[in-house]
Amino acid sequence: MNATLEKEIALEKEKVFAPCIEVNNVTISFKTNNKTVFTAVKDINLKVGQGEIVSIIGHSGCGKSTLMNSISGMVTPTQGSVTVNSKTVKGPGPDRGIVFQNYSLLPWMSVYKNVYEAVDSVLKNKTKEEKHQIVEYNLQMVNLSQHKDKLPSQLSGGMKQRTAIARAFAINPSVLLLDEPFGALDALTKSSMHVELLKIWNLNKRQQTIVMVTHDIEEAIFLSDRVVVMNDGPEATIREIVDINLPRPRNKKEIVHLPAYMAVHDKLLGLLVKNLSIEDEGVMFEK
Ligand SMILES: Nc1ncnc2c1ncn2[C@@H]1O[C@H](COP(=O)(O)OP(=O)(O)OP(=O)(O)O)[C@@H](O)[C@H]1O
Repeated sequence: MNATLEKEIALEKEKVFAPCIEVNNVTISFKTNNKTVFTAVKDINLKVGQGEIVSIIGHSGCGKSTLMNSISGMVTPTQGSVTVNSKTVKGPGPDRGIVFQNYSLLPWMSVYKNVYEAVDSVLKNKTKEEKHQIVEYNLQMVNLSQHKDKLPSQLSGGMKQRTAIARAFAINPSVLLLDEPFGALDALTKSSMHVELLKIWNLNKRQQTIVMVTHDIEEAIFLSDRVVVMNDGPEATIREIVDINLPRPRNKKEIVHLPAYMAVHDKLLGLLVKNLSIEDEGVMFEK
């Protein structure tokens, strides 16, 4: 590794963030139909700094979205509390932009209107023309300008997802909460959305705090400062928080060859996947 790169990696390690999100001893239980109580996550403590990008990964059903929803305010902790910029979260708010797995678009509104309505309700002091420009810019960014008059029912899964992304980006919140935001996208679109996300983050002088749920280890490494690995539920806890000390700006093609990338990739894979090899023993092959 060359000296400059070593220096950049060392600087990444020293980065200090001012606190933004604090999840304090959070336990979340749900009453199920037969009235039994199911505890999804237990005693979670997590601090996310302002301008930090943190990904949450873990097996399906371990409680990633539940934890995320306690930050968005959609779920109230059974025990513990969540604060965002020192204020206790009591419900959703315009300081937090959310992209859900299921898009959550208003079905009776066009793509343009879905984004415009969000901008209109949050950026109240902008003029109509300014709001229009913001919507147009964000639709262009996600490559949907040509489809802006379509209704959600007339869109593919990936297009719905891109509309939801444009809507969240357009209101430019101080905290972006992304729940598998790129899951429905093809590899090429996904890659360009990663770049767009980091571009927006850079435009905001890296002051926007981003928490993202993902199943994709490469995505988590490319985007994040830290990756939170969760244990399986019920009563899921945080297994480990892994630092991603890779220099920014990151180039997808280049970072994969860095020893630091390979080491962190191996580490995350090891934490998530128990069996890394496929045993051939006892398998019959036709000749
Ligand atoms: N409203 C609810 N009522 C009852 N149980 C719930 C509720 N919401 C979530 N759960 C349960 O909590 C657990 C965690 O769910 P959650 O959606 O947070 O998992 P996840 O890690 O995001 O999963 P995936 O990766 O598959 O999206 C699951 O067992 C789920 O069934």
